[in-house]
Amino acid sequence: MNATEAKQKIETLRQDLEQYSYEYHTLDDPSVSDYEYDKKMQELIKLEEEHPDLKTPDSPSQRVGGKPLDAFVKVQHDIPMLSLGNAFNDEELRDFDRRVKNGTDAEVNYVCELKIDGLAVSLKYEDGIFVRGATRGDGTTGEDITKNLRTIRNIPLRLKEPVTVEVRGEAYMPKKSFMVLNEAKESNGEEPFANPRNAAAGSLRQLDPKIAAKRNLDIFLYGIGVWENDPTDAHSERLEKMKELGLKTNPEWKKCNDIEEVIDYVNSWVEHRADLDYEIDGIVIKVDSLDQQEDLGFTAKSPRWATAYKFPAEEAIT
Ligand SMILES: NC(=O)c1cc2c(N)ncc(C(N)=O)c2s1
Repeated sequence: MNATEAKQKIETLRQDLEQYSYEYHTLDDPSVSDYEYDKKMQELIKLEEEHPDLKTPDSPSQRVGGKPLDAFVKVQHDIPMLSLGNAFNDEELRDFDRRVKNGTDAEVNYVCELKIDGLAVSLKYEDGIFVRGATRGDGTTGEDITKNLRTIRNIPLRLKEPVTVEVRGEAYMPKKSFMVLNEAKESNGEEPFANPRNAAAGSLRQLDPKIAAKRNLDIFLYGIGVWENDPTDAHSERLEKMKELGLKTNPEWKKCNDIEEVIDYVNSWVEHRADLDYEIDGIVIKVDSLDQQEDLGFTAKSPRWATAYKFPAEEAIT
């Protein structure tokens, strides 16, 4: 096989493997067996070894890479990753609604989303290629944990379109993985993690990506930082576009026409949160229109167009 044929074969194998991985991890609906997947991965790895100039960072073969880091590099977020104001009961949600309506004269629609109890991260894509992942840090300065985030199978190394965008989300550890990890830690006489959030944060702060790769972390993407030629006018459209790009968004989000509908959604999840296979610590409520978000702006540390309804702490997973 000459270099041109190898290049074409490598590209075909990569597209197949990316699609299989997306089906398996993000859609939970694999179209091929693990054997078929592994066979194609071995073929890709062999071809890349025979043609090292064709091995690029966005290849599915490059997920768990490199030797341990000595330390994490600090990174500046182009747009700060802010914290959210809180609401603890229905009346405080109505207060939030009143403040929003005072700040805009148009009809207000909200989007409600589950507040994932994990570690907030930023993923940067340039022309569709995953180039950098970082922790939220203090909101302005985070840590570059790209190598660890690359091991999360639900983070595509290449989007379905060559867009330049910075997306934000929550990396988390599913409840089942948390229990298995803690059982292993306890049987090794090690200190177990207190909760899945600490386990996710501890795993992503490992300097050796091979350790992070074994922790079965997952992610939901839910926001946008910088987006060149942003084609959307509403947060709900952004969630749909992110999904089209191959990014994993949480399926439980709901567009609500008024605050009473928001309150019904919140109360339904107070009841059903234990049924989820990941932990949530509340509900995030956002004004849907991006123009209205802009009208409302920010306080020193939080958006005026969003709030987080906080649940009481969940009883520890035993
Ligand atoms: N601090 C923040 O801005 C957010 C934090 C979180 C979180 N932990 N989970 C989900 C969302 C969401 N769907 O918007 C947000 S937004």
